[in-house]
Amino acid sequence: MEKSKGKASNEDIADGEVAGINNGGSIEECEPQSKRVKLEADKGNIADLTLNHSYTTPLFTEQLKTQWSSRDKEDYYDPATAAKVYRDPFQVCLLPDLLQNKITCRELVDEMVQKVQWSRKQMDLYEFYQSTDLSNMANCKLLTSFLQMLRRTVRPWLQALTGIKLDYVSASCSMYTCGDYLLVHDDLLKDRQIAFIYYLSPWENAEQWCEEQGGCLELFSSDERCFPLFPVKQKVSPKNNQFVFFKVGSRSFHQVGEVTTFDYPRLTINGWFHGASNNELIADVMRPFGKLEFTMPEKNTHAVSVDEFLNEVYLKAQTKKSIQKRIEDNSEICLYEFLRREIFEQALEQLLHDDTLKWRLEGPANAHNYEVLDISTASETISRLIALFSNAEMFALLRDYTDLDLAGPNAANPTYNLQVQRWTHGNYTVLGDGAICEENTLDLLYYLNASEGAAVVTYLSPEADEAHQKNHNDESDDDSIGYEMEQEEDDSVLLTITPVDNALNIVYRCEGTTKFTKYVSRNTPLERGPVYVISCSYKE
Ligand SMILES: O=C(O)CCC(=O)C(=O)O
Ligand SMILES: [Fe+2]
Repeated sequence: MEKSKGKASNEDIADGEVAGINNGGSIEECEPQSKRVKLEADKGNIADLTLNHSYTTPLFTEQLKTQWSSRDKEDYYDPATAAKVYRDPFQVCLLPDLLQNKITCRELVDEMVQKVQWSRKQMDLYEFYQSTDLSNMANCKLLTSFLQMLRRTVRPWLQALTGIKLDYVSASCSMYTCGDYLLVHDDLLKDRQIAFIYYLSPWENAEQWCEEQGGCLELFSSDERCFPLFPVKQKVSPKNNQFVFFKVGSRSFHQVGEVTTFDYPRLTINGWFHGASNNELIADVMRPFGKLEFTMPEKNTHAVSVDEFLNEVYLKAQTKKSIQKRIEDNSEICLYEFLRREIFEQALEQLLHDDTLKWRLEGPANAHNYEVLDISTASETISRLIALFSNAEMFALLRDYTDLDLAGPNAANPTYNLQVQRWTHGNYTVLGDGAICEENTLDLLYYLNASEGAAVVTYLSPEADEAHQKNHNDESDDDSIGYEMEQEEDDSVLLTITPVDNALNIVYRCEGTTKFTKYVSRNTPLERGPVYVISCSYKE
């Protein structure tokens, strides 16, 4: 595959920390906490960013502080304010009615709609709209003042509450429309100490979202190696004027569930309170994702032959030559109607209706979420198809297609990996160690019951992953990330596979290339059932 320039990040979703450092210095520390931020809004009204008085009383602060540091396993609920602290799977604090004056929520949303410049964020991990950092929004007076309020009032308050030193704030606006999501992640990057989300939904009868509308903040527990576990443990629905925060750590796994309503966008002002570096924590929880296991080809004992299964056109010497030329030039090819029609139809029938096939969910949730066939339960056409793709004869055919040493006297130790995958709504894989190929690899992707938008595989250049790693580990601040990512995302995409029934996609990928299968949104039509993929990789 051609290398293209570019990089991408699936981690640093929004960091305007440079601006935050510059503006969040000592002057603000000296300002009285009780200062009320008021300003002239465009309409000539006075916008009021005063915090709910109940939250700033010494009594409440003391109570919440006790609860925050308590080892109590029970959730905490304060009837006076309706504030909550969830303990499980990790501690999260919910403060409803953050601003004293709810009119301000409408004004904030007006400004978001009228003045904020949104950019579409699309990668393995997410799809939503994001603004630049609030510190960079000179024309958005109210949002700028909101940031000031976070810096001057909330930061010292949170610092006192949690006992964590908080130096500065970074924040941006996010908008999730129907079908948008942010998959499992921990926020653990650089010096993020406390993550916060302020929810805005000031519309009549929509102030509190119900679960059917999607868009919940969803929390995961984790195993002893700090891998997140299915299923979701706790959900927080969007609620107008609610402020939510949690301590960022090696177990703070969360996601934004897909928004399923077309009625309203999910709007938030969200970001982090920054302090000490997380480097030690990050080093402690290096979590390499499992790698695929490769095995030797099966000997020709299963009485499956390519002659019997394949569309005969793909066995002709002339076709093989053209395929080889195309792969040499483009590193990929799609062979339509690859198997004989009746074989394809029998296989599909069995995949859809054979209850003896056993499927298991592939985790961990921060790496992938899709089902894999337990190959020992395969029978009839499916087991013969598996045999076909694992067979020495297939290795020889692929040698003819690619000129790779997968068979013949020069083939030292050819190996393969095979998975039969089942894809439905909510399934995905994300970039990570397991997805990077360490050696040149030949990938085959064969689709059954294909449907537009489901099980779409994207291949990315090695630079994409380097950038990903960099953003994970590098201490240096890079405030350009928020603005340039769009371009970088596009540049790093080498190839996107469009699923087509009975089509075999062959992709030769170089060392370092990485890939992911895009999240299948609920908007993807799957009336005919899930999409099946026979996914194989071969190495010389
Ligand atoms: O919007 C939310 O509820 C969470 C957002 C989030 O996790 C993030 O932006 O990192
Ligand atoms: Fe997050």
